Amino acid sequence: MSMIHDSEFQKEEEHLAYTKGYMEILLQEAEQNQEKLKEELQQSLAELKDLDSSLSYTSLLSNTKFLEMATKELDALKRVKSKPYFARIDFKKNDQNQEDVYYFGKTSLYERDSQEPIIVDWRSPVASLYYDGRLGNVSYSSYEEEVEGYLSLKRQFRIDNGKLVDYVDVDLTANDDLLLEALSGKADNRLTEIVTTIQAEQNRVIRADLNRPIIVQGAAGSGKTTIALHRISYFIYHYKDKFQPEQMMIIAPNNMFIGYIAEVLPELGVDKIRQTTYIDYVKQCIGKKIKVVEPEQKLISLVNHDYEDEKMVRWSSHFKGTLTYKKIIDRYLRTIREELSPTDDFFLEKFKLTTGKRLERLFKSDYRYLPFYKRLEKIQNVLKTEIRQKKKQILYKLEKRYDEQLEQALFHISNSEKRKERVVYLMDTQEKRIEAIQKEAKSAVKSYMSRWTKETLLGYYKKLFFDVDRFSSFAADILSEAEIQFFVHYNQQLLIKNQVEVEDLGALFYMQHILFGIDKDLRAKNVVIDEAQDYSNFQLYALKVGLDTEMFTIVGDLAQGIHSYRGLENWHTLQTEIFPKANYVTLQKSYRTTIEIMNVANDILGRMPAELPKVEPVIRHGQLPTYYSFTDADDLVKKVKLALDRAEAAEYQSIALITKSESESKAMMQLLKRKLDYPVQLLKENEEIQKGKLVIVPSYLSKGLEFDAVLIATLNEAFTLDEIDIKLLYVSMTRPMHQLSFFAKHKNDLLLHYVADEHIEIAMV
Ligand SMILES: Nc1ncnc2c1ncn2[C@@H]1O[C@H](COP(=O)(O)OP(=O)(O)OP(=O)(O)O)[C@@H](O)[C@H]1O
Repeated sequence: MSMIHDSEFQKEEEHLAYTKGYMEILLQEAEQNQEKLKEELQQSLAELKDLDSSLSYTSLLSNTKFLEMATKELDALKRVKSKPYFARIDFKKNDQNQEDVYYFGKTSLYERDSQEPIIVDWRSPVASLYYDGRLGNVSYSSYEEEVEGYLSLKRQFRIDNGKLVDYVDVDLTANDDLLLEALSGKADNRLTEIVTTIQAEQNRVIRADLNRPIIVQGAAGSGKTTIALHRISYFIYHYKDKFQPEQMMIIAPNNMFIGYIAEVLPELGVDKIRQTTYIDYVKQCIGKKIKVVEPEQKLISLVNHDYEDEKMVRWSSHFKGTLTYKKIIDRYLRTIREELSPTDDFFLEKFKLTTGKRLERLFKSDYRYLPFYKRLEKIQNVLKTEIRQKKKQILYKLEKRYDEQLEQALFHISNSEKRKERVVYLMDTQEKRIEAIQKEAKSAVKSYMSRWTKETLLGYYKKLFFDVDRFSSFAADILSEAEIQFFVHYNQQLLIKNQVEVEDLGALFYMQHILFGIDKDLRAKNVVIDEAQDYSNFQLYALKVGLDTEMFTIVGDLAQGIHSYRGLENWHTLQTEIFPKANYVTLQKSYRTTIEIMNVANDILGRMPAELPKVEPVIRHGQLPTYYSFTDADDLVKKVKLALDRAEAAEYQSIALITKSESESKAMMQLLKRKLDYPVQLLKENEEIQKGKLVIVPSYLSKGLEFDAVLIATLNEAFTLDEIDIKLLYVSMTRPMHQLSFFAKHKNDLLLHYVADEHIEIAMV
C-alpha cells in the first residue's frame, strides 16, 4: 500500500482532476451537440411531413444516426464520470526509450488535438498487460503483432464519487488483496462487472480468438457467466464496425436468469444484445405456436421416481439429444427431399419448356445450399422465367407452323370445298391454341407447383412417429425393437396432444433449418450459451448449422448438470464433432464462495458418480457452515429465524432459502408466512428477484444465481444418493458468497454425514 498523501498521491490527484476537467468540457460540448442535433432532427421531421422528398429523408436518417452516436458517447462519459479509470500501468516498449503511462477505464478518452489517449479502454490490446502481466519483461499482442517491453508499474485506484481515496501498487501477490476486497462485497441480487479485477485465467477466456468457438468447463463460481458477458463486450469493442449488438445473442436457462444478468449489460455496453432462452428462441424461429412441456416437469418426476418406466424415459430423453438421433432425422429428411423433388417435365400447352430431370437437378444439387421450401420457391421462379422467355417464341413458332400449313392447303388442295374446310379448320385451331397458350401461360406455374402442399414443421415431426413402419426402417440398424416401440409410442402420446418436450427442440430447430430455413433477421452471428451442460449435443449442433456461425462462447459446469438425462455428460462430442476448432479451457478456481463453504461443497462433489476435480476457492475465509437440526415445524421456524438474524447482523442484503423441490418451497413459504413475520418471495421461473426479501427457491431454479447467505432446508423431501439429488444439493451449496446454514431433522437428509466433521459446525440451540 502506498503512503497516502505523499507527493505521488498528489500527482495522481492532479491527474484525476485533469481527466475530470477534460471530461467535463467534452460533456458540455456533447450536450450542446445533442441539443443541436435534436433541433435538426425535428426540422427534418417537419420537412418530411411537408414534402416527401428523399433529401429530407436522408437528412433525417443521418441526423438520427448522429444523435444516436452523440447520445451513446454522452451516456458512456456520464456513466464513468465518477470513476473515469481504475488502473494505471507504466510500460516501456523495447524499441522506445521512453516509458508510456496508460490509465484504464470502462471507456476510452482521447486528447482532441494530439489524439493521445487520456483513458484507455479495458478492452484494448494493451490492457492485457494489466490483467496478465507480472512486473518486468512482458509482451502483449496487438492486431497480430507481438509488442514486447518492460512493465515497471501496475497501480490500482480506489476512486469514490470522483475523489481519489487511495491507490495500491500491485504485483502478483498483492493483486489477491484487491480481489478479496471485491469478493467480500455484498451480493445485491444481481451480477456485476469485474473489469477491475479480472484474473489472468479469465482474461484468457475473454480475449481468446474471437473467430473461434470457445468451450469453458468452469467450476461453480469461477465467473463463467460474468466472463461470458465480458467477452461479448470485448467482441463488440473489436468488431463494432462489422457487427451490431443485435447480431449477438445470449441463451440463458430461464427468464428469471435473464433478469438477473440484465443489469450488468448496460455497464458493459452490451444491453442491446438478444437475450433469450433456447425454448423461446426456437419458438420464435419456427414462427408457429408449439406447445413445449414445462421443462422442469421431467426433472421433478425423475427426482420423485414417478415414472413406471424410468429407465426408458431417461434413455429416450438422452437419445433425443444425440447425433445418432440426428442420423434418423437425416434419413427422414432425405425421404422428404425425394418427395419434394420435382420429377415431371414442365409444359406450356403441348410445348415442353423444361425437363423434370433439369428441375430435379436444380432442386437436389444446384440449390443444395438452400432449405427445401426455399428451393421450391427458386424452382417456381425458374418456371416463371421459362414462361416469360419462351412464350413469345412458342407463339411465333406456332403461327409459323400454321402459316406453313395454310400455305400448303391454299396451294396444294385443288378441291375448293375441301380447301375451304381445311383452311377454316386450321385457322380455328390456331386461334384456339393461341388462346389456350395465353391462358395457360398465366396458370401453368401455379398448376405445376400445386403438387406440393405445404406441411408444417410439427406436421412433419408428427408424420415421423405416426408411420411406425417407416420410422422402423430409419432406425432399424440404430435402435432395438423394444427401443423403437417405446420411443414411437412415447412420442405419439405427446404429439397427439400437439406437445413436444425440450428434448425435441434440437431436432425441430434442425428440421426447421433444413426444410424452411431460419429467418435472416433472427440469425445471430455470435452466440453465448450459459449453463451449457443443460443442452444436448443435437441442440447445440442445430444452433451451429441453423445460424451458420462458429462464433460460440459455450460455458458450463458438468458438476451442475442436473439435467444430464437430457443434457451433456461430457464435452467430448462437442469438442471433437461439433466444434472441432474450439478452444477448450477449464477454470477450477471459485471466486464466489469462502473456503469453508467450498470445503463442504467439495465433500458432496466427491459423492458424484463421475470423478470430478475439486474446486479451489480463492483464499477467502468465512464462518463454518452451520447445521441446525429440528424436531418439528415450530422448531424449524425458530431456527430459521436464528439464521436470518445472523445474516442480518452481518448486514447481508440477499438471502435465499433453497429447498429440493417446488412443493417443498411452497410448504416452507406457507410455514414462514404463518409463523414468522418476515418478507418472503417464492421465486418462480418468470419472476425477478425482489430486493429485501427472503427468496425461497427450489434448488433447480437457483442454478446460476448467487446470494450473500443461503439456508438449505428439507421439510418432507430428503436428498438421496441419486445422481440428480447430489447435483441439486451441490448447486444449492455453491450459491452463497458468505454464509451457509442447513436445516434438517437428520443430518443424513442433507447428506451431511458425507461431510467431514471439521467442515461443519453443529448449532447448539
Ligand atoms: N475476477 C473477479 N473479480 C471479482 N469478482 C469475481 C471475479 N470472477 C468472478 N467473480 C465473482 O464471482 C461470482 C461468481 O461469478 P459467476 O456467477 O459469473 O460464476 P459462474 O461460474 O457462472 O457460477 P455458477 O456456475 O455457480 O453459476 C460473482 O459474484 C462474480 O462477480
